[in-house]
Amino acid sequence: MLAYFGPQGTFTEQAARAFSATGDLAPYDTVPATLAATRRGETDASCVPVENSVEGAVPATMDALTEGAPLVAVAETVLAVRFSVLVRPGVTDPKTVASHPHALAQVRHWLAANLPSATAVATTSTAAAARSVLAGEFDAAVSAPVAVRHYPLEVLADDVADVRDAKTRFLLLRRPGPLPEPTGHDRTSVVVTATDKVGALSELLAELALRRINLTRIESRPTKGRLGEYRFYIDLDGHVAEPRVGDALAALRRHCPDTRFLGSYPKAAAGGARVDDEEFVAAAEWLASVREGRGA
Ligand SMILES: O=C(O)C(=O)Cc1ccccc1
Repeated sequence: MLAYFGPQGTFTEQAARAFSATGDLAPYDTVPATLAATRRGETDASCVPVENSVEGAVPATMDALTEGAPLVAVAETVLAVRFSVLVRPGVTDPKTVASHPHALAQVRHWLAANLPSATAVATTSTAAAARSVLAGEFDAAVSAPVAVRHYPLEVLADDVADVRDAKTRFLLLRRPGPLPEPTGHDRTSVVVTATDKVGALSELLAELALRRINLTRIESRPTKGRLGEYRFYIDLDGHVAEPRVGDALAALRRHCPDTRFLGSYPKAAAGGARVDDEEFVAAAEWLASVREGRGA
């Protein structure tokens, strides 16, 4: 059973279908509730959104990944997101438009130009907005086009995004267990807390640069402890099973004892320069032979 950030008709449900061979899916209303179901063993895995090409990180996911028992990503998928405005049959001049904050942010200009007198209201998800419209709480929802299959609403407008070709990346997370095999086109995700001292972040990043590891993303979130104390969410090219990446993660862990490993998994789209790992593998073998007394 795969938990997803629902209810039915969310973008995340579409992403979850890409991960599930059986279609055995269970919706949960929030990202923390989705992950909690997998943590307590009610579901085998969770599908949640992690970032969008226009709006950036999904803070609820970042926080939920570090608060609570560890989960690790075993796969990712990227979906193109298109938005429709849905209304109850007959409604032509909505006064309230509801959606997930990420969706509202991506249709802001369209709303200002086309529904200038409508007030935007945030809901937990795009499909929750559709459900509230059906219940008469709001007049319109900005939802995934598939939402009309689940909720008897009408399409007032299609393809309303301000930026064409927006993409959202989703992760499939499980309780810690055997890691996916390296494919040569993998991504590793890790969370570190930099101490409050000169050069702390640059020391961490230097560990990656020294090993010619490509950083694909870095985001910060407050630890919610002291003001000015942050967690850094780092994505990098490579798999922890590769000596180069393993070495770098061990170095990050030396700098930061509460480093959390968030997984090594195949990248949705093969991209970025492929780094030649040969020297690192050869060096690791050399070290092993020295340690085992086989000389060098
Ligand atoms: O609310 C949804 O449908 C989600 O899956 C979250 C989301 C919202 C906006 C863009 C991409 C994903």
